[in-house]
Amino acid sequence: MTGARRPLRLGTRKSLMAMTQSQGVANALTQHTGHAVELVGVTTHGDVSKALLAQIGGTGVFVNELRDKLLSGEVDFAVHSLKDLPTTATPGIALAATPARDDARDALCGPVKLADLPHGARVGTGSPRRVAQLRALRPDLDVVPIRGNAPTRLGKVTDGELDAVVLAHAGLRRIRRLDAIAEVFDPDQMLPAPGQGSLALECRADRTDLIELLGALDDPMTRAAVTAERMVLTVLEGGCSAPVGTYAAEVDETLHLTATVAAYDGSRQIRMSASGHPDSAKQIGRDLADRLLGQGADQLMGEPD
Ligand SMILES: NCc1[nH]cc(CCC(=O)O)c1CC(=O)O
Repeated sequence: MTGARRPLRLGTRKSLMAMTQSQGVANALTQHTGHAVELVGVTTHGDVSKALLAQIGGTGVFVNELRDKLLSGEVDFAVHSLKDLPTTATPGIALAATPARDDARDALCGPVKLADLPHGARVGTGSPRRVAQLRALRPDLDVVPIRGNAPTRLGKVTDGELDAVVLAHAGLRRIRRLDAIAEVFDPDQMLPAPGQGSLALECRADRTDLIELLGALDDPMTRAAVTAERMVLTVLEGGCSAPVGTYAAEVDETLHLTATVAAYDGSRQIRMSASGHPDSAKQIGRDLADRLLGQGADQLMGEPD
């Protein structure tokens, strides 16, 4: 095509968090490639359903509509939170880039740190992974399932319905609510969701031009880390609602991966680590998942009552 180029259409969810992260990607892409980018807001099933996420199955509820719009050509590429992507590949869709990761950790939001919450305090989270790890840390807490976007969840603390909520640090930063954090959980206490804190840029697999263009934003260290993390989830056959926590990071060209599978009631937790060359990210993840299964991880993966 010659003459003025059409702006690239970036499909995004419409929440403040999604719009902020998508605008950040749009700005970075324009800066790196000179292409203008225009945001196209899309409502997904995950945004409209009132059911608890764990009940509607979790996997894919935030991404399927965006992928449909990629396949139909209504948008050129889409930005997702990587942790919301199902582990199974979708035919015709390519993961074109994983930009440099934000803080991957979870954060306790409320007036006091975890150790200072009173016995029986009400802590909200909709994620079985967070429920299981919170119960393992503080079995006396009353962990309450909640959903809604991050501002809604934070509102339940402000209005006194809950004593605290657990949210991703990266999301809180994007909505400019780091002020709500009482404590950031070290991965030793609570392992994040596979891919937490990183973004996924997807486009149609046949758009090789775009795959190359978007590749300008890819961060190989992030890609290796999230590849290993997601492989653990793939082998354990869990979606974003599985009680599986992982964290991988590269130090001196070695990729270190830690993963946990925790019983929903907090009664049992298996936690193991592995490391290797970043080029072997998939294999590191696969081997670690196999070792977790060898320790009985599948017995801890059952649906909560
Ligand atoms: N499941 C919703 C979701 N998807 C991505 C984020 C935050 C950003 C991230 O984890 O990358 C959140 C909210 C949360 O878990 O607190």
